[in-house]
Amino acid sequence: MIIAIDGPAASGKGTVARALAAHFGLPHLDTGLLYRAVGAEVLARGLDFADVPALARLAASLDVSALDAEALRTGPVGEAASRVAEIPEVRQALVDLQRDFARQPGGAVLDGRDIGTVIAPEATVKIFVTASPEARAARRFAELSARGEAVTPQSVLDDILKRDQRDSSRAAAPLRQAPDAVLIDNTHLDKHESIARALAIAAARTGRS
Ligand SMILES: Nc1ncnc2c1ncn2[C@@H]1O[C@H](COP(=O)(O)OP(=O)(O)O)[C@@H](O)[C@H]1O
Ligand SMILES: Nc1ccn([C@@H]2O[C@H](COP(=O)(O)OP(=O)(O)O)[C@@H](O)[C@H]2O)c(=O)n1
Repeated sequence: MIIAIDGPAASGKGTVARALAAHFGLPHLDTGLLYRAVGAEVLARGLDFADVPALARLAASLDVSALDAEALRTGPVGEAASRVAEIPEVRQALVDLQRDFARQPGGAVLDGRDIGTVIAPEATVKIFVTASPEARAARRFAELSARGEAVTPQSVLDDILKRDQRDSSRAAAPLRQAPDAVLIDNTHLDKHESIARALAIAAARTGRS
């Protein structure tokens, strides 16, 4: 059973994906971390975002077992991730490992932008998680400021709007709700309500509760 969770920045995809994975006893892959890892390396090595062959090589040589989620969840790395994610050669280098993860025996939960549309269009359960930009920015502001990042509510909102715009308008695997995905708008839902909604959708699609 493949469960695909997509949605814009800081919508609560990871929260829903982790809860579904724990509930059904499935492995979970946060695919945003793959793009974040490539983006972080571009920043660390001072590479040019226009150097497509170098960025594609980085993506192809990514060591997925060594991803440091904590270090990758910063504002600048999110921005760099969305810039490398526009490059078709970078996306292509990351496709096989995501598909292999999705198709492992027993199934898996993946969250990202293109899971239900490109990586696993055959997924049994597809959920598109969203919330208003203001709600998402408030949650991300709380997260980043608690980690000591020098951000303001306005700077986080500006960054999220810019990243959403780039992710939705790119030619390669843009952020889009799959036609057969169920929408959860959690602007006015707390985490528990959002997870309960996702569990109900998964139960209806799979017959498993
Ligand atoms: N429904 C919700 N209501 C309030 N806060 C939420 C909700 N869902 C997630 N959060 C919080 O918002 C932040 C972003 O959630 P996360 O699941 O990491 O989003 P994403 O994976 O889409 O970036 C986290 O701090 C998380 O605890
Ligand atoms: N499947 C995916 C996952 C992430 N991404 C890119 O990676 C960036 C970071 O993704 P993320 O899921 O970690 O970002 P947040 O929603 O957690 O802020 C996004 O802005 C996208 O540009 C993508 O293109 N495709």
